[in-house]
Amino acid sequence: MSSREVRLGNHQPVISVRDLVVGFNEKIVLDYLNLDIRLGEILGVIGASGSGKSVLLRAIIGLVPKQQGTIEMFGENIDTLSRERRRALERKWGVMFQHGALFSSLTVKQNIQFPMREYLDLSEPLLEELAMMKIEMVGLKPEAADKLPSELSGGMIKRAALARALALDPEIVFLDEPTSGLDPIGAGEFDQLIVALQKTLNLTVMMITHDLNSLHAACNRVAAIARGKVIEIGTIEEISASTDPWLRAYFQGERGRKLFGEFAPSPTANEI
Ligand SMILES: Nc1ncnc2c1ncn2[C@@H]1O[C@H](COP(=O)(O)OP(=O)(O)OP(=O)(O)O)[C@@H](O)[C@H]1O
Repeated sequence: MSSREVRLGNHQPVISVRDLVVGFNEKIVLDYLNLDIRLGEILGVIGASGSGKSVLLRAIIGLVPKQQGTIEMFGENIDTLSRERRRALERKWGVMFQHGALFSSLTVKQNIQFPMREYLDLSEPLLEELAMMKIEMVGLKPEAADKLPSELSGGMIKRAALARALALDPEIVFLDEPTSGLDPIGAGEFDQLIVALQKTLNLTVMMITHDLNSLHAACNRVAAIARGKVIEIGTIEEISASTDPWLRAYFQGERGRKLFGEFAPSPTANEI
């Protein structure tokens, strides 16, 4: 067991993924992958395009079938749960999919109320009050409530999608590239929002991102996926010191050097 794995043992994992294998037809995407997500952390997940980051997220929440492996959430193996326990567990997480994935024919308020109607038995006035609370929580104006997604800017769509992910007061939030498509200022504000909500609501967050700024601004730890596995996991300082060629290129590229210059390893004599 490596020193990092030993250290993980001191932190309570909310999600434990063990020997996860996921593939499509002949193609194996996740190949005996192991990952622990700790209580109260914001874990960034990075990896090349097509490395399986979204597949991992979807496998954890049961949207793609796994061929092998176990996934535990809150100490419970999700494969062995009764239907009732499974539904109770589903209420404990919220997902913000890539590009928001809002229902285009529903208003922002109706989008937020959608999971509430599915999982909770609430009166209309309470549904109204709760949806407006979520809208305020993510920094949208009350006027946004009755707008359709097509009437929103990119940044507002992200916030509305986050509000929907928070609809059931989840303990875990999965974010798939939350800042993609936002300008740097909008992305920075969204990172701050995620950090503020994580602290206020005691969330555990798994955030897939390509955004180096987000890793720096929001994530407590980062997991790097390659060749179907988590090849490195740790703080940004630890990850950016990795000798893995993809990670070196990632952190030592022009954008990486600007942000992580102080952590990036300098080339060794025989590499110069
Ligand atoms: N439903 C599916 N059927 C077949 N192949 C799939 C399916 N979902 C994902 N894949 C394949 O699995 C691989 C990993 O996809 P995934 O979307 O997880 O990558 P990613 O790391 O999230 O990439 P990106 O950063 O570009 O979003 C890709 O080769 C993709 O084509």
